[in-house]
Amino acid sequence: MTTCKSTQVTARKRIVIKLGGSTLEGLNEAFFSNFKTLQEDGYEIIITHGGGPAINRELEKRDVPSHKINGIRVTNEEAMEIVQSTLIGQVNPKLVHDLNQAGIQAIGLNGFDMNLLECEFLDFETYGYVGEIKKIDTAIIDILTANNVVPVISCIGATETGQGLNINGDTVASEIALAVGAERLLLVTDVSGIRIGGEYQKEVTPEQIRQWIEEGKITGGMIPKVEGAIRVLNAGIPKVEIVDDTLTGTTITSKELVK
Ligand SMILES: Nc1ncnc2c1ncn2[C@@H]1O[C@H](COP(=O)(O)OP(=O)(O)O)[C@@H](O)[C@H]1O
Ligand SMILES: CC(=O)N[C@@H](CCC(=O)OP(=O)(O)O)C(=O)O
Repeated sequence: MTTCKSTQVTARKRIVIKLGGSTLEGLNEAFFSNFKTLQEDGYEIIITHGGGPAINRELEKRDVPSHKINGIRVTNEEAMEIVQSTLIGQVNPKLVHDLNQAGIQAIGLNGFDMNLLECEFLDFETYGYVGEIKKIDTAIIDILTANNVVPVISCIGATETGQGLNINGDTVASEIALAVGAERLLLVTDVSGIRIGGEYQKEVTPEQIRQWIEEGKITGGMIPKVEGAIRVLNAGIPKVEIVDDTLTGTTITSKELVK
């Protein structure tokens, strides 16, 4: 993937926070107050989000079957229209509204806006209308964060010809974190981090993660999170956190480098 950065040079600390679809329906006071503390600590915040449960509901309503392979939704043409309209038309404005109501200036974006997420098909035969990010143009993010506005990015990418493609929310979060040179990546989800043998783990390494995937102890929606985390760590971002909406959970640190 190549990254287009605007000429603006910023010395400010950046944090990317990804909100999983399962958390979006009940963000609590603690979340908003943690959010404001991060802003007061000098972080420029960039939000990305998923919307899996809302998408599932819409697909069910219209009797469109869908399934996932390792956390990635196989998306046919009909499902694609539903995914795009649900994320851009429902989930994104609801989240932007909630943030604005909490006194946080926020604006909604998707991959079409100023060529934010340029994609190609990941593997049409296997996944259908799922995108692989080829280029991120951070210009709109720079403009907004320079003006203390929080970009809220939904995980819809666009091909050069203007076809919308579905991208997993965790993948968008990690690629955006890399493109904006984030200091921290927080993946907020419905569990308090990685749970192994019934216990939430406080700190883990990429090597442990690889082993747990092989052993079938990390599955489903946790897989794109940890895979994105490893990519981000390998690129030099020191830690990735998988947390619940009180920001409690697992820290993944790069104590050793994984290829
Ligand atoms: N080892 C694990 N520890 C914690 N959660 C796991 C693990 N393996 C699989 N999961 C699943 O991953 C889910 C989180 O992923 P997902 O449902 O995609 O959330 P989100 O919508 O926040 O992206 C958890 O609810 C849990 O069911
Ligand atoms: C390709 C792919 O898997 N897209 C995801 C996009 C939404 C998402 O990632 O939502 P969560 O963050 O709530 O899981 C999907 O269709 O469910």
